[in-house]
Amino acid sequence: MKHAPFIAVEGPIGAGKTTLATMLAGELQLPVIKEIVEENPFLDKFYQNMDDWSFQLEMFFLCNRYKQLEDTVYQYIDKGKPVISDYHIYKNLIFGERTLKGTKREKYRQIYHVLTDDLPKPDIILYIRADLDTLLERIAKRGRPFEEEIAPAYLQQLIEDYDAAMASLALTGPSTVIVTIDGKQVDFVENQEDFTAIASQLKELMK
Ligand SMILES: Nc1ncnc2c1ncn2[C@@H]1O[C@H](COP(=O)(O)OP(=O)(O)OP(=O)(O)O)[C@@H](O)[C@H]1O
Ligand SMILES: Nc1nc(=O)c2ncn([C@H]3C[C@H](O)[C@@H](CO)O3)c2[nH]1
Repeated sequence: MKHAPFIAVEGPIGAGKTTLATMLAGELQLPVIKEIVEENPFLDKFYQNMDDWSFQLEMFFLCNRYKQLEDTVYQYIDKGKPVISDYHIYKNLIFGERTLKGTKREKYRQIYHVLTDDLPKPDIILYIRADLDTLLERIAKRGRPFEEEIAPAYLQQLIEDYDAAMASLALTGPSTVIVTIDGKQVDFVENQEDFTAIASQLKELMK
């Protein structure tokens, strides 16, 4: 890779993005950018009534991620320093397309493109796939009270949305390397060899 890479870890809710990004940052001595979850004033309201709160929530996520990405560009990308993030800003579109309807969805789509089209996109995406039972188990284990409301059907749709989104990113950005981590075969938390294999693959890609 000619320049210092911008790496993103992606996958549906509870797939293990923050866990893997943090582990890799430690192993490869990289700065890590993490999503801010606890200060989000709309998440619990959204999980109780998605139709009423989706626009506020999606706009909140978009504005926060836009600011975080601007800071990341200034601090790392423009200075040629590698960095790993526990999300790709494209997830705003994945969620927005799922949770918004009608004119709000169209307006949100336009705002997303206006804000993000000229910003750098990750060079490497580590995409963690996991099935519904695994995600439900991990969300329960993490125990965030507001996530008790998450409907399995919503999670299942997101699993499929993520597969479609990664296929679309592979087509529209062929220079982006997408490494798919199959959560059924690979367990980077419980199995040290699995983690080492992912870290080695990433080191190779960064050369
Ligand atoms: N491979 C794994 N095996 C077992 N437990 C895991 C694994 N990966 C993550 N976990 C656990 O699952 C929970 C969710 O992980 P994490 O918070 O990293 O997910 P996430 O994808 O960042 O979630 P979110 O989408 O909400 O940001 C945590 O309790 C974490 O310790
Ligand atoms: N609707 C919606 N849009 C997003 O862009 C988005 N990003 C994350 N999340 C939810 C998943 C976890 O519960 C929690 C932490 O990731 O927040 C989102 N929900």
